[in-house]
Amino acid sequence: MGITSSYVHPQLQHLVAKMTLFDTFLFYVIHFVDKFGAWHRLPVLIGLCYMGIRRHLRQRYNLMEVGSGSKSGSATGRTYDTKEFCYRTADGKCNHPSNHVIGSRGTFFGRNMPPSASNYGLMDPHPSVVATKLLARKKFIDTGEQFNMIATSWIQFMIHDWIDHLEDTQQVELRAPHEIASACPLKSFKFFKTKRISTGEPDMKFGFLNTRTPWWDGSVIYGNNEEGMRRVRAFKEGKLRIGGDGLLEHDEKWIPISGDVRNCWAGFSLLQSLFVREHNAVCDMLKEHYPDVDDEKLYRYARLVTSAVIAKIHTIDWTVELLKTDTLLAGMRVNWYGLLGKRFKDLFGHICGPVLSGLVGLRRPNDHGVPYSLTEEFSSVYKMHSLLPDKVILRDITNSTNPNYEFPLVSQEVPMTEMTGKEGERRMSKIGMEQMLVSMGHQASGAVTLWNYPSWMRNLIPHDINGEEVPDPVDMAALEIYRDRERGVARYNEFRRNLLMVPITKWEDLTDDYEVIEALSEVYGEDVEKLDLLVGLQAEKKIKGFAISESAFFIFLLIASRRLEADRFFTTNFNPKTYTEKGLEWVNKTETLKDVIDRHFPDMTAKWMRCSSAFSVWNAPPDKTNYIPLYLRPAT
Ligand code: HEM
Repeated sequence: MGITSSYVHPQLQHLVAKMTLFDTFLFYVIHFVDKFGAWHRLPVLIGLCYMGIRRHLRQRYNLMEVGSGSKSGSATGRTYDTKEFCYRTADGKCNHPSNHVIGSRGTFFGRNMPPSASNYGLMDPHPSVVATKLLARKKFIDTGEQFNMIATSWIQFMIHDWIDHLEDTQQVELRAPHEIASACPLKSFKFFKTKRISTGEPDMKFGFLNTRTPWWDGSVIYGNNEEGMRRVRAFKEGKLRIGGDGLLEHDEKWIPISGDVRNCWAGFSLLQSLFVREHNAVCDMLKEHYPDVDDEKLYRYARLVTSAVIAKIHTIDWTVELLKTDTLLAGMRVNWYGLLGKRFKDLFGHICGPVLSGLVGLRRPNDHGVPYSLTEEFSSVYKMHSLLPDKVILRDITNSTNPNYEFPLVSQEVPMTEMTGKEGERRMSKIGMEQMLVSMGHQASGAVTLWNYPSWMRNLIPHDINGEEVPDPVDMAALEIYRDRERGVARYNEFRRNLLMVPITKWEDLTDDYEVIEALSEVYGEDVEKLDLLVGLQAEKKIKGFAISESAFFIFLLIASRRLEADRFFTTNFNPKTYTEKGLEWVNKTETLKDVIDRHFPDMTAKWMRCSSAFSVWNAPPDKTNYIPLYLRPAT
């Protein structure tokens, strides 16, 4: 049953026409709460209800399949014997219970909303003008104590697990207009277009392919295909290759041997090596308990366990630090454990459905009728390169004898440009894993806000999928504006409408900062519809505790649940038979990144970490409550 109302913007009528009466009621509740901006000040449980309503509507209206009839879409999939494939395959095939292709490498990005209906061109306004006047870093702005460089590297580590757009062989050149050319490190730069693939569908004529496996399957360390997987495996006792110093092994050209080496830097490869160690430790544990299991099976079990540990850390540790509020902590723990909490789930298992027992361990995966993929909008809201600083601040960890936390002194500052690619790898091997972890732990990341896009990324030499430098440097800030437009991602206001959020009507609705309002007017005039998504997300007033905007958050929320709920290995097959008894125990006992670091460097965190989460700045005072609301805390 549909509704009509003058309150609903014309662009939303297609969506509203499909709504049931119940959805319509929820729609108005959301608009009411949004308009008065009060929800986040309400207590945790009301916040949770609000998030639940949001998620319900999103699952019905914000999931779209792209290319269902094309050869890179779900149409080519076939049924298969799920019992035969009770492990994560090299290219992500055989996860969906009845279609072997869904979610595999080389399938379409989905969408959370239709491609943009706006008629603004690719150059309106010129991406280099937007980059120079609104994004370019003036002075480094950090996140204070909330988020450190481990957290920043972590999200890159996750992006390289999930998404990457296939490029065309055709190049585009962007030339900075004369008025701003002197402020651009590159007056012009070339890059490859994103490859457009025809879908054969009338509504969505083209789409783009994901060259990584979108499942949460650890492909960042295991690779995205058979060849990649063979490169990283030791083929002994299930293990992965690792260097003698505990860091990644390198080939003769100093390119790291790991699942994904595109655009890598030292912080990113540090996390890869930490989780290779974790994988190998799982293998040792399994070998001890199941001595007869062969190399292949040990590898498969250890991959399942390590991927689940990564997913759990992201859900209940990283996300909570990014969106530091009680509501989110509760929400993310509910995603994993359910409202009844960990203790109940440990005792009785998953017996009460997704709300009470969580998404993990559901009897069947649920894709809400739309084959699983990650989406264009998801890629757009995660473009958070402003998190990156200009330099890495190294700490001296050799001179302490104090058994309690001691502040490590600064020993050296290294420009980020010297920490990327092969040069970064060489430096890392001298620095070593412990010093790098302590240094990154003590360094705050950049804030996701305007005028904080790293200058060094405006003249960046990217690395291709083989870890080799590409010949042409790019201005990443301008390129990212171009990418969203090229891929038909809605601009800010259209994006908000499609998420059932109230659009802005004037710049003052977005921010109170007069300097920002002036700059927005200079670039976009008074046309708020023209505002690019990336700029809007960075300019938006943030909810207290959130390191990102509320508009981005709703895509996060939807996709965070979907990554767990749609995956057979987090639902039907999240059991001792698939993971082994001891493997599942390993996942259940690991809660945070600190647990993993402690496992491999038993004394390090005691000495150098004062805060509660490995993702907040390590000299920050511990969170007294450890950020767990009373009713979710296990009884002592
Ligand atoms: C030294 C660190 C990093 C380097 C050198 C780097 C470089 C790059 C490059 C060259 C691209 C491709 C640009 C294009 O052609 O469109 C890219 C894409 C991307 N990066 Fe980074 N990046 C780094 C860290 C990060 C971090 C910390 C994030 C945080 C969220 C991030 C998120 C993304 C996302 C979401 C994409 C788009 C992927 C896609 O959908 O194709 N990157 N990065």
